[in-house]
Amino acid sequence: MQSKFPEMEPRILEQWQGITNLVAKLCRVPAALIMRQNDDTMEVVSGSEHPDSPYQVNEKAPLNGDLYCETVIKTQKLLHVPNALKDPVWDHNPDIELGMISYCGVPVNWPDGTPFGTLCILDRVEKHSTDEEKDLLNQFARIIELTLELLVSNRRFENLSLQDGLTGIANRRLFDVVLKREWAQSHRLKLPLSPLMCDIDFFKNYNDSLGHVQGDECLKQVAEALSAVSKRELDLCARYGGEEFAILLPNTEPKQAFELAEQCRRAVAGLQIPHPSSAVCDVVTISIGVCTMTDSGDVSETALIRAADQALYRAKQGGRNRVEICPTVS
Ligand SMILES: Nc1nc2c(ncn2[C@@H]2O[C@H](COP(=O)(O)OP(=O)(O)OP(=O)(O)O)[C@@H](O)[C@H]2O)c(=O)[nH]1
Repeated sequence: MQSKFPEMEPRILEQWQGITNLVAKLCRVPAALIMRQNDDTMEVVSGSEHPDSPYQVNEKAPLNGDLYCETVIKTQKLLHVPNALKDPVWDHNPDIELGMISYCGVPVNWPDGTPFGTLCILDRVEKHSTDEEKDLLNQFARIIELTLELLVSNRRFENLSLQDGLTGIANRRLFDVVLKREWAQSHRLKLPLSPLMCDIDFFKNYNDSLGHVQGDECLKQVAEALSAVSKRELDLCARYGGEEFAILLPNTEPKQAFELAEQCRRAVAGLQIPHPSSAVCDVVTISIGVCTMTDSGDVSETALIRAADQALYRAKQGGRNRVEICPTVS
C-alpha cells in the first residue's frame, strides 16, 4: 500500500489541470474530473475549468456506495451511464442533484496496483460516449498513472537521501534540515529546544575486538533503542556520524531533556550487548551531552550543537556511561 494520501506536487496538479481541460474539450462535456478515493470520501483532485461544471477542486463527497466512481474503483472497469435518470440503480446518486446525469469513468491506480481513484467525464444531458472517447479516457488514465509512478519514485529517492543506510533512521542531512526548521520555530515562538549528542563508549575497542560486522549490528540495535525512547511526534533521532547519534527534542525543557537522556542511556545499557573491551562496563554503553536553548537569545543552531557536543566531551572525560548537561544557553 502507498504512503496513505501523499500531497500532490504543484507541477503534477498543473499537468492534471491540463489533462482535465483537454479531456472535457475533446469529449465535449462540461466536467472532466480526476478523483481520489480517501478513507471515507471521494475527492476532486483536478477538474475542468468549464462554466457549466458544478465541481470544485478539493470538494469531497462521502463514500456511501452510490457514487459512480466507487463502482469504477470496486470493479476496476470502465463504467458508462448514458442517462442516470433512466436507471433506478442511480436513484440516490448525488451528481443527479447537481444536474449531472451522464457519466463515463475509468480507474486510476498507484504503481503497486492499489486504487488511487478515477478519471471521468459527466454531462448535464444524456450522452452515449463513443469508443474513441472511452479509449481517450483509458489513454489519459495511463498518463496519470505514469505521473503517480514518478511521484512514488521521487519520494523513494528523497527518503533514501535522508535516511542512514545502515540503521534506517534519519541521517545527518535530515537532522541538519530539521534542526534549522525547529530552531527557527523555537526562536519565533520562544519555546525551548534541546539537542542530545550521544556517543557509544569505546566503540573502537568494540570493533577491534569483535569485528566490524558485529560493530554494524551493535549500531543498528543502539539506533533502534534510541529511536524507541525519543518517540514523540516532533522528536528526531538521527545517526550523526560513525558511532555518534543526535536526538532533537523540540519544546523540551532542560529537566525533561535530561530525563529523556537518562532513559536513552539506560535503554542502551539495557540492551545488554556484551562489550569485552570496554573500560567502564561489560556491556555497550553510551555517553550523552544535553543542551537546551531556552529563550529567544542569539544562540545559533551551530552554537547549540557545539554546546551539546562539549557536554558530551565532559561526559566522556567524567567516566563515560553518563549524561552531562551544559549550562542553559539563551
Ligand atoms: N562497525 C562500524 N564502526 C564504525 C562505523 N562508523 C564508525 N565506526 C567506528 O567507531 C569507532 C569510533 O572510535 P573513537 O572515535 O576512537 O571513539 P571510541 O572508541 O568510541 O571512544 P570514546 O568515544 O572515547 O568512548 C572507530 O573505530 C570507527 O571505525 C560504522 O559504520 N560501523
